[in-house]
Amino acid sequence: MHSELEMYLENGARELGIEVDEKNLKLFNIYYNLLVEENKKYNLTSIVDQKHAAIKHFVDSLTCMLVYNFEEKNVADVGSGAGFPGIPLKIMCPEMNIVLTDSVQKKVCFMDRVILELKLKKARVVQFRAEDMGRSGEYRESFDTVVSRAVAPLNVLLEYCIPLLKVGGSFLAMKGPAAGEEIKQSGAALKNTGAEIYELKTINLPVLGDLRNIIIIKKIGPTPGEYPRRAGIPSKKPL
Ligand SMILES: C[S@@+](CC[C@H](N)C(=O)[O-])C[C@H]1O[C@@H](n2cnc3c(N)ncnc32)[C@H](O)[C@@H]1O
Repeated sequence: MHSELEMYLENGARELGIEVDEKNLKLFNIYYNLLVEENKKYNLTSIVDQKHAAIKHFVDSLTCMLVYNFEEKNVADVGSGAGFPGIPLKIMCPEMNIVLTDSVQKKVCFMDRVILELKLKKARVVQFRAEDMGRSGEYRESFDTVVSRAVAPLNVLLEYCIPLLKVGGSFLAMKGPAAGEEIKQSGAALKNTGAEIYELKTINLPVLGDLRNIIIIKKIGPTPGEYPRRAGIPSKKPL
């Protein structure tokens, strides 16, 4: 017998053309139970009922698979929080290498636990302010792909994420209905970080119908050394 979570996840993903097999349904179940348990200690997410967690967290994360092939890629999830979209993508694309990152220690500890319990290989969690990560020798211009959901307005997010990408890499910014407006505000941030908009993909979430946008951005040249600016500056004074 499938739980409500499994039912919404399996059917919701299928509506998008993504098949979640039995083995992966089990992994999502373990992840969900860890999320609910952790949420009793502090507010990790406001979405914990099975239907909404399945659609708004798991299926929503998987929408990135509609626009990008993650297998074998080096991926970073910036501001991953409780692991979205990175952990669902990792469950479904086991051959990718992923670095999940957040600035908050208890979120980093939670993601570490999820990776351990789900026995996910080629996945690691690091605690960083995105601005500091983008300046570190180890991570700057080292990823094929960066993903990020619900972290900052696009003009700020570009300064967080583009420095992490190799030239030619792709940034997938998961946004709500205001994506078009955010793009209009981001001309300077795109130009200064060496990026351009490649495509805007609009998706309706299965079951709930909520509108989502994935902005696909390409890095077309190296990011000048002055970006990202010091931690806190990009959000205070967006480009
Ligand atoms: C609203 S939560 C979204 C979490 C997750 N991406 C999701 O969609 O459920 C925003 C997350 O971004 C992290 N964050 C915000 N600014 C950041 C920064 N400058 N560097 C790293 N993480 C940041 C926060 O700690 C928080 O976990």
